[in-house]
Amino acid sequence: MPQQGELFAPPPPVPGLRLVREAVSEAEEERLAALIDAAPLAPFQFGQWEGKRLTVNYGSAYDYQRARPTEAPPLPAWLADLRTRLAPLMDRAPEDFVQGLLIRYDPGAGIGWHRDRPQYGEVLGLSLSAPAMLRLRRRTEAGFDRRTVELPPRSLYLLSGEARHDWEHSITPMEVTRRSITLRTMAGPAPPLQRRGSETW
Ligand SMILES: O=C(O)CCC(=O)C(=O)O
Ligand SMILES: [Fe+2]
Repeated sequence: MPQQGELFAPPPPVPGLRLVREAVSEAEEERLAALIDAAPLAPFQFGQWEGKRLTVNYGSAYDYQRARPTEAPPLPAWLADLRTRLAPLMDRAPEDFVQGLLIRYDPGAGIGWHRDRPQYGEVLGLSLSAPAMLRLRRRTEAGFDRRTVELPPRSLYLLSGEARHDWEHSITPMEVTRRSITLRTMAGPAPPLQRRGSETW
């Protein structure tokens, strides 16, 4: 059974960040790991720079040369099916999550500080195979506000509101292989500024 909120017994470390533990069973985790490994993974490419993590995009991919999202193969049936089970755990509508990203982080791979591209909206992440440290930071006048959240294997996280828009995130380089499945909505029109971060958790 998914368990919600335990780690973040209120308030969450960053408004808009939610975590559901045991979002999938161990058997499902094994099945998803095999599906990720069987997907056409390729080293993440940023211009000339090649990242250590292996990725594949569905539904939409980001074209860094043109600085805009571009088409990608449709979500495979297993991923569309997973989306219908995961999105409701965060009270979200599955069909809004039109982008799928599979990642395998082999030892030494992580992801550096970034905010997801503004063309994308909310971010759902399923963390598999090994515990990971999700770090968050936000620039303040005095320096950086920082938080670190442990993502247990099989946990699902949501980046929305302030956590999505005002904070950067990164994953510490892994010592053992971790896999993740990220689902994203496309951004709607920019919300009025005063509504930012006013979501309820
Ligand atoms: O692996 C993860 O859970 C995070 C991936 C991520 O932040 C991204 O691809 O934008
Ligand atoms: Fe990200």
